[in-house]
Amino acid sequence: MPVKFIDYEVMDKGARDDIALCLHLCTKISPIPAQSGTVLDSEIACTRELPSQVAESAAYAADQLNALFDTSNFPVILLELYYPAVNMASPSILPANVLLSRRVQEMVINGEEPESLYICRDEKEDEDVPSPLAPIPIIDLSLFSSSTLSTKREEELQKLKSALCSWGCFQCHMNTVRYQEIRDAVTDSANEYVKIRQPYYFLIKSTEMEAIGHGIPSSFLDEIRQVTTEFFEQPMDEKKKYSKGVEDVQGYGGDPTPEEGQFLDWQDRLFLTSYPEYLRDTKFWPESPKSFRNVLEYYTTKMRMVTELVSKSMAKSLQLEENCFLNQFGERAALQVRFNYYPCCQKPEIVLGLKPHADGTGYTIILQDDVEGLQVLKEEHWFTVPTIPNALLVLMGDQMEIMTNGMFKSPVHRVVTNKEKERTSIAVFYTPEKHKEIGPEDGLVNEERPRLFKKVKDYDITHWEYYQRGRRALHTAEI
Ligand SMILES: O=C(O)CCC(=O)C(=O)O
Ligand SMILES: [Fe+2]
Repeated sequence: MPVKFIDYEVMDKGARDDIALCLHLCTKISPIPAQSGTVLDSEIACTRELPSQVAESAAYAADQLNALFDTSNFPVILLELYYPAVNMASPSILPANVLLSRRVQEMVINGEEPESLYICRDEKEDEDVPSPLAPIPIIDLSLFSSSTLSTKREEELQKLKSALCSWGCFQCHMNTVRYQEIRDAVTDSANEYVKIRQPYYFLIKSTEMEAIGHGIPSSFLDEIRQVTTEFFEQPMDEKKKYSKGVEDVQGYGGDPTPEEGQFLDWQDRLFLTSYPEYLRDTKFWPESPKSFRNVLEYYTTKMRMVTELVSKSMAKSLQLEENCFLNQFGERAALQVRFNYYPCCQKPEIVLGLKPHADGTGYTIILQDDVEGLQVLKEEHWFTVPTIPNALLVLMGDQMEIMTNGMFKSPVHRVVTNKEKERTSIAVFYTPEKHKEIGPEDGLVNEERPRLFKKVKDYDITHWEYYQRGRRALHTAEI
């Protein structure tokens, strides 16, 4: 079969754009850097190093190209034509679903500049004032145990309530001194020592230990951060074993395509439902790094303990019966884990890691690494959430704002990008059980504070529809 070379460089801009458009009409294209002179034809492509989807796209593009050139005697497309078309086409040509079929990490490795759809504001509008650190209260959850002096406990509950009424979030940490004491005691026994060194096999039984802070050993938090970093550091081929379709939610990739006019986030993520177990789709659970699954399994157990402690403490801080929120969430309330990876970005002033949004959850528990990036909006100003080693950030979602009749705020937040440092975070979304109705607690409705919200169910679905349009959904629950 004769091979015809289309010289990309000598074509005029109009023809180049048309070709780029044809190529990108194939939604599954995942551009691959070409070696100069490489020929892509459907036969060679399939049997050599190129994935079949590129060959299919090429065949499809060949059909489209017939409209522009007489391609009948060359069913061969040069990759040289294909790849520069991706890079040099005017940015507006690349639709969101094509960009979302590629990983941001790949773009960074290829040295590509963010396409226009990643640009959230004009360079001229640049916010040049750095965001101050948010003085978000740090709560010691261990103080809520019954063994704590009641005045100390009350003080801490007040601090919790005021944090959630103003910031809509708080950080909780581990009381390291007390943990260290227990650790020293436990490590006396060789057996226990082994368990401590392999924390994900170590289910904490001692009530004393459970009562400490958020109850998760710092060595284990390091471990889950480590497997997250290791996952994203792996070669693309390994990660792509867990790829999601562009429009799917679970798996490795980007968020599903937002509505037209919305910009895209400079991040890749792995999204997994981890509880209830029957909703898990384990084909997306990485087998590499080797400990990933065990670590996530253990983290899920710990998150269940944290949600129980936090839900009860929040109820007590509002003088409500301690199980009231847990009952609203239901036995089968979901835990979904989103491992976020924000690569470095050469245009941090105009590209965001995650667009401004409020969460549609009950609440979200976030473990940051040591790179700042998360910001919360308060009184129209952005504040940076400090990174505190071994602290978890508990951030209210819209459904807690509904259940507390507007007392606890579901804050708008976003993630900014960074030129020099990549960032990872692990966000656990805690959401009421499917089809379960939730609404304002009766104890929080009175003459002074009339009912603000109706009862709703599956609010997270409405939330997502609005999120995709860049809007909040909370007003849909208002009376
Ligand atoms: O990366 C973060 O710190 C926040 C992530 C977040 O807001 C989300 O996943 O909804
Ligand atoms: Fe969020």
